[in-house]
This record gives sequence, structure tokens and C-alpha cells, in this order.
Amino acid sequence: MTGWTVLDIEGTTSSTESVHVGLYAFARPRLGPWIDANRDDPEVRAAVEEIGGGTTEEVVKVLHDWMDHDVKATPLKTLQGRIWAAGFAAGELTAHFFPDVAPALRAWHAEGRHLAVFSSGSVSAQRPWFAHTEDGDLSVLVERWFDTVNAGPKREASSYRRIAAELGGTDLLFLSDVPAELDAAAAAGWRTTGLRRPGEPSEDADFGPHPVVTSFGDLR
Ligand SMILES: CSCCC(=O)C(=O)COP(=O)(O)O
Ligand SMILES: [Mg+2]
Repeated sequence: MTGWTVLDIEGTTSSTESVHVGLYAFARPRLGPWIDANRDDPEVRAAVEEIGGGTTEEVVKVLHDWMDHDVKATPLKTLQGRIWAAGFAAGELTAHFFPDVAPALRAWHAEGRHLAVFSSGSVSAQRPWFAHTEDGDLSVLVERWFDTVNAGPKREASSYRRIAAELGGTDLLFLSDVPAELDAAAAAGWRTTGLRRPGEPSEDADFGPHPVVTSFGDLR
């Protein structure tokens, strides 16, 4: 078995609740103090400028509004990711993965399949998310990490072409719970499979022409 399987996180490897309730609630009260403490950090300064600048209070108001509406804006993801990374490092956060995910990732890796992640969550959040799971450190199984900064928006085919150029090869499979993301990957020539997990927002989604599974255990 060769080629790459590229994983979405929220709704695919992990529950929406674990991201929205666990991670978002952790970041929300910390955004303002974090920005104030790290104003001189180039990444933080760039994120604040991209939001439009202003006082910390004004910036946080925009960030909270994006979080309330689950807008996956890159500057929000950058700042959240840094706060979550600190939370994982301090032992204050643990990642949630659906029970079928760790056994499947270990089996695919053992068979020689390459694994990568493409999520709206920043790479600085993706790595500790995979490293601090109830099933142990899954980050050692993942060779490449992509987000909206180093790949581009998840609903645009150009992002999947960019990732394909980075990974090389032609056997590329993208797993996601969002049909528009699968459409973009398919337009770039990738194989796709939708995750319709019970209790997730994608439960009633129309996946159109994409194959659909409810668990990683159903994937060959
Ligand atoms: C652990 S990474 C943080 C998850 C996150 O913030 C997010 O927006 C996940 O979106 P996805 O593209 O993986 O559905
Ligand atoms: Mg998702």
C-alpha cells in the first residue's frame, strides 16, 4: 500500500464538540491577555493587522464574533493555535479522537501508507492535537502538516494542487466531513471519501458523488 491519505480534523478524526466546546472555550478568555503579552511577536502582529488592527478589545470582539459563527479565518486560527499549543504543553488540554481513528492510522502507517493532515486549524495546533490523545502520541504517524497558511483555503482546488505538488505521487486520498472540501479535492484530481459520523453536523449532509463511510474502520 503506498500513496498519501490526507486527514481533515474536525468532524473527521475528532468530534465537533471537542473542538467547539473544548478548544474554543479554552481560547476565548485567553485571546486578549495573549495578544497583549505577545504584541511584539511577528506572527501575532501580522494576525492583528490582518484583522484590521485597533485596541485589543476591538480585535478580541472580532475574534469572538468569528468564533461564535465558526468562521475559520486564518488570523483567528493562528492566534487560537498558539494558545492551544501552550495549553497542551502545560498539560491543560487533551485531544479527542473517535475510537476508530487511532487503530486505523496505525494500521495504514504499518502498511506503508503515508499520512498527512489538512485542517483549518493551524499547524501549531495540529501537531499537539495529534501528540496528546487518549490513545497516545499519534503525531509520530503523520509526515506532513497543512493549514490555510501553507496550503490555502480548504474549499479551493488550488490548495489541493499545492499539497499534491508538495507530496508528489498520484495516489492521493482526502478524508473530510465537508462536501465542499471534497469537491475541491476531487477537482484537483484527488480521490475522496466523506465521513458521515453519527451525531456530527455532517450526519445529514449531501455528499453527492463522493464515497461515504461512517468510520475509518470502513475504509480499505
Ligand atoms: C486541532 S486543530 C483545531 C481545530 C480547528 O480549529 C478547526 O477549525 C478544525 O477545522 P477542520 O478544517 O479540521 O474541520
Ligand atoms: Mg472538518
